[in-house]
Amino acid sequence: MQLEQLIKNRRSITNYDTSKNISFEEIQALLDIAVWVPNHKMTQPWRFILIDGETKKQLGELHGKTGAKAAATPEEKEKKAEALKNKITEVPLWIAVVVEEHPQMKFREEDYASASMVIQNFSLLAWEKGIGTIWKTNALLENLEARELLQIQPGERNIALLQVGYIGKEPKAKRRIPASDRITILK
Ligand SMILES: Cc1cc2nc3c(=O)[nH]c(=O)nc-3n(C[C@H](O)[C@H](O)[C@H](O)COP(=O)(O)O)c2cc1C
Repeated sequence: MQLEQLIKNRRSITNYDTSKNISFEEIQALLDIAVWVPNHKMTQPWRFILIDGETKKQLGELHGKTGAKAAATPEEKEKKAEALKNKITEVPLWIAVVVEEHPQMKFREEDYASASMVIQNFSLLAWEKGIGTIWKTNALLENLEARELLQIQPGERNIALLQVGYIGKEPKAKRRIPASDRITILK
């Protein structure tokens, strides 16, 4: 696919074709390419946690337990917890993108910017292979039990929970404001 088409066609995907299995090896190969981003001081502060199987199930249960806390009745609580759990377990693969938190803000921001580029690279590379992604920033990012389950260390920040799976249904593209409407030329 031409780069322009790839960039424009990529959508955030939440509907997956589960008849095909995601291979860890393929994901690892895509991530190996995705990390070729600009990176000030070459800090390369990221790591990637691939979440499947029993860990995904436990993450789902945690999502259910925490998200359903405020339900009015025990029945509602159970129903909500089950729905929230399924939101996690029905995704073929999750990737937590974890970035070391530099004590200085300048470096933290630079590292976050570079890691975001890695995520975009990965999303485009995956799209080319028929694999969809969506970047999720839900409550699990900062949940202490989730951090423990995912073995995220003190001083590390989970910046993204990426859902990954073969593309099922593609949503319609949301309109982009042309950059040309937002360009100021100063001569
Ligand atoms: C930093 C970041 C965080 C996001 N967090 C969420 C999220 O928590 N939930 C969600 O549904 N989408 C999330 N998205 C995806 C956006 O909603 C999506 O990219 C946007 O609607 C445009 O759709 P498209 O990616 O299909 O073009 C996030 C995207 C970014 C870049």
